Amino acid sequence: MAYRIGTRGSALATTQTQWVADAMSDEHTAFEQVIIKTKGDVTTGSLANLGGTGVFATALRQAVIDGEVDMAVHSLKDLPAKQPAELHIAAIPARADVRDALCAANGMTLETLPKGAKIGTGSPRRVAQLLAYRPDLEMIDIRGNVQTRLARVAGYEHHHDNAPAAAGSPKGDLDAVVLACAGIDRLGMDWAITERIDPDIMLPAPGQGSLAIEIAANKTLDAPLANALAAHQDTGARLEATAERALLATLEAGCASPIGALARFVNGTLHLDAVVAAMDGSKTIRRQASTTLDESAVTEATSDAAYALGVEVAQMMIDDGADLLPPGPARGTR
Ligand SMILES: NCc1[nH]cc(CCC(=O)O)c1CC(=O)O
Repeated sequence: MAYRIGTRGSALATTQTQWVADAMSDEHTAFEQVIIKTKGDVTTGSLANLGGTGVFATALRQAVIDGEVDMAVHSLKDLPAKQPAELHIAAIPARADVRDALCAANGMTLETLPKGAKIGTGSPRRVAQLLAYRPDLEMIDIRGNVQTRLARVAGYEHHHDNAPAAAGSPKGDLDAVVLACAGIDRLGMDWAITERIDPDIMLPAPGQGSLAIEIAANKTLDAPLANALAAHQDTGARLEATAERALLATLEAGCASPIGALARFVNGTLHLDAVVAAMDGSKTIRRQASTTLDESAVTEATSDAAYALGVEVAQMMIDDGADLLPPGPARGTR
């Protein structure tokens, strides 16, 4: 029996999906990846013009709904907070490093970057939190896959042994770029990271570092598939994702500013830390709360408690004026 796993075609997406396919395959059951071309992959314009959130996932999700593939692997943070009725997140495997990565020239860190250093990122969340910490930095809006972005860092070409940067995009013109640690680590390019940014300075995007295995909601799972999915469900990652996405869903309803959120499930306690920030870094609203769960499993009770924690922290932030902060650009790159 062979199951088909849909994936985007980027190096990161195929690396992630192959990891899932290899992990789920055994001597009786094979999982193979099928690359689905998405609008986000074929368009070079600014993501904001494509309708923002979810653009990377749309074609892939359609392939799942149409039964062209049995499931899809996504980066969880690329999925909109509101889950479509046709699709179900069947499993969230163990989470990678949740932090953002500073990838700077000459081994520089947030402490040692010179005044006015040029930092590339396309993420309003990263811009806002970096400016809150270092208002002197010059933020440059950049696009493209992980390799293309890393190629913007001065001196990068001396290390570069992976896929070449996209033709025509500038190279070596920035002091640093900020990316997710998870993606760089999965690509085996961790040498490019000069600082794993402490979440006290920068909270990641909701879901960052987690993969989501999505299936059609009406699909009847046969036993080998149900077993493989259950075996790759990580309790902590699932509860953390539930809290972070509940916060995102609650805030998105009324607040257009960049959002960071990080939940951690440790010894039966789920802790959620979140921020909403003005794009220029002039104001941040940051709140946290915890809840003790009765058991360390993904059950209706623990899922509901995780969701309630996300709503609670979001409500605290709205009470503090999160909805009054000036809006950032349309959210698309988190
Ligand atoms: N928006 C693109 C995207 N989606 C997931 C990741 C990284 C992997 C992850 O966070 O799981 C990235 C690149 C980045 O932000 O550096």
